[in-house]
Amino acid sequence: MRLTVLGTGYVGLVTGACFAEMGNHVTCVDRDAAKIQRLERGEVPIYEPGLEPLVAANLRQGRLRFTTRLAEAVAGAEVIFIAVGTPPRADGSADVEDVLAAARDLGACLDHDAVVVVKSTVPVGTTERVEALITEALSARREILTVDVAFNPEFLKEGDAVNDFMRPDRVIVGSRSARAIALLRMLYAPFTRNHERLLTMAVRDAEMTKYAANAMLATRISFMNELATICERLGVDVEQVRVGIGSDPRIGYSFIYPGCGYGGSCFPKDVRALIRLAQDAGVDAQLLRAVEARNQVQKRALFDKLTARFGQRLAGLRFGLWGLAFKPGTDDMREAPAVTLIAQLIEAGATVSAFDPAAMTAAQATLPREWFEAGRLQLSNDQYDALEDASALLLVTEWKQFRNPDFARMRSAMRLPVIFDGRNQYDPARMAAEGFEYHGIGRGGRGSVEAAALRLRAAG
Ligand SMILES: NC(=O)c1ccc[n+]([C@@H]2O[C@H](COP(=O)([O-])OP(=O)(O)OC[C@H]3O[C@@H](n4cnc5c(N)ncnc54)[C@H](O)[C@@H]3O)[C@@H](O)[C@H]2O)c1
Ligand SMILES: O=c1ccn([C@@H]2O[C@H](COP(=O)(O)OP(=O)(O)O[C@H]3O[C@H](CO)[C@@H](O)[C@H](O)[C@H]3O)[C@@H](O)[C@H]2O)c(=O)[nH]1
Repeated sequence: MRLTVLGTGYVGLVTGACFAEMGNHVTCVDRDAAKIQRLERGEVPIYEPGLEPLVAANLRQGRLRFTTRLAEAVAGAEVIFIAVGTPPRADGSADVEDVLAAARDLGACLDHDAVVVVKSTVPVGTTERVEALITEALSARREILTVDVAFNPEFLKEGDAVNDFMRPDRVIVGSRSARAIALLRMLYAPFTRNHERLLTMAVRDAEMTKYAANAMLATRISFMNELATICERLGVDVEQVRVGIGSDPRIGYSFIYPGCGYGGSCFPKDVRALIRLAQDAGVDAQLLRAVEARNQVQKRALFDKLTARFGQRLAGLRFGLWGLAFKPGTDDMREAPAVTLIAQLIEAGATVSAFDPAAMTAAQATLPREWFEAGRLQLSNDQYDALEDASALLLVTEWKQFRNPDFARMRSAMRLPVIFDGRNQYDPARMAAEGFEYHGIGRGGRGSVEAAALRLRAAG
């Protein structure tokens, strides 16, 4: 099939490369000329495991092309995906201007029948606006074409995007056009071969499904983070509770890891957009507001623990920080808990030495220049160098290489052997045995530490 994808961000590029891999001819179009130039050379501007080889191979084999010219990109395309950004506005609502502009541009240049598919995450009602704008633009040009519209949300996770796209749990298509549904069913068939995982529904239902999925996952995380705080006060280890409840198949183990808050370009933005959407419909989304508020508190949890430990005497102290990206497997720092923590530490007069396996360039480019110029934030090329003279290690993102580090090397580099573990990566008893003072999230009470020490001894 001939396809066009508008937008070459995480979603557009993964969509384009994965469809090309299945034998389709895909043209990706973006208004960012510098990005397109790099992509034409086979360079992927984002850190996403497995994406660069996929793009390079499909470019080489002539199934994937990049351009900045929309008219050229849509020529002959049967299905056109809109995968442009929908960033948050100051009031929390999703800014759909790029989606609407894409619809207008399509209406201005389409000269053949096509199916237009909105893949960006958009508030309920947006796809109807897209359809109206295309129809308006076509009729202004007196073009009589059949352009069917669908909404097809994307559920990929950054860091695992190619795998998520190639092996989707489900594909959702919202449309009232039988032709659009039939074409998308054909297009997605190679990805859903073993199980019929394509669900069709009304456009508005599909738009809400995307927000509902992210809001549900964010709710699970905020629930666990709140529980962690309660556990801490009651001398309970939330990690035992997590395993205990996760073993109930009705609950399951996914997305119940407590930590120092969720970040990224989706959960924070989409929860706020849903709150706003509800408000505009006259509903006070109390639960979602609490999910968001708990996350704000949680992003400050490590700093609160630091002040509880060091008092107000953080000025002049140096801290080693592991993990800048909002999660492992990406260099994306949007709404990353590490940024909130660094800002708080700098504000308190401390110095931070940070290391991340992938996000160093992104950190250099996106964090305030004055933090670097004033010597308050340094980026270390090595995870152990970041701990030189540190009064504590702050573990913010759980990259695999942090899971079982060389504790002796850490101890000898640090001024004080203290660990603040924002992702509960370490066993408190092992940390005690290694000579570290350990502060996790919700690892309350000596009881659980002693129990863990007993388990460790029993295990020899
Ligand atoms: N990032 C994710 O993991 C993820 C996952 C699922 C859904 N989503 C949703 O998908 C959408 C895209 O997200 P993203 O992270 O890929 O965005 P992004 O910001 O990384 O990329 C968007 C791209 O669209 C381009 N663009 C904007 N307007 C354009 C236009 N009119 N014509 C051509 N190009 C245009 C921009 O230059 C940019 O390169 C958002 O709605 C997001 O909420 C994102
Ligand atoms: O148990 C958990 C799981 C995740 N997180 C945090 O939650 C955030 C988001 O993580 P994740 O969902 O893995 O990454 P995203 O790439 O943001 O993916 C989410 O957002 C995308 C954009 O909408 C959706 O497509 C995906 O399905 C959805 O998982 C990160 O900060 C994680 O550290 C936790 O704190 N605890």
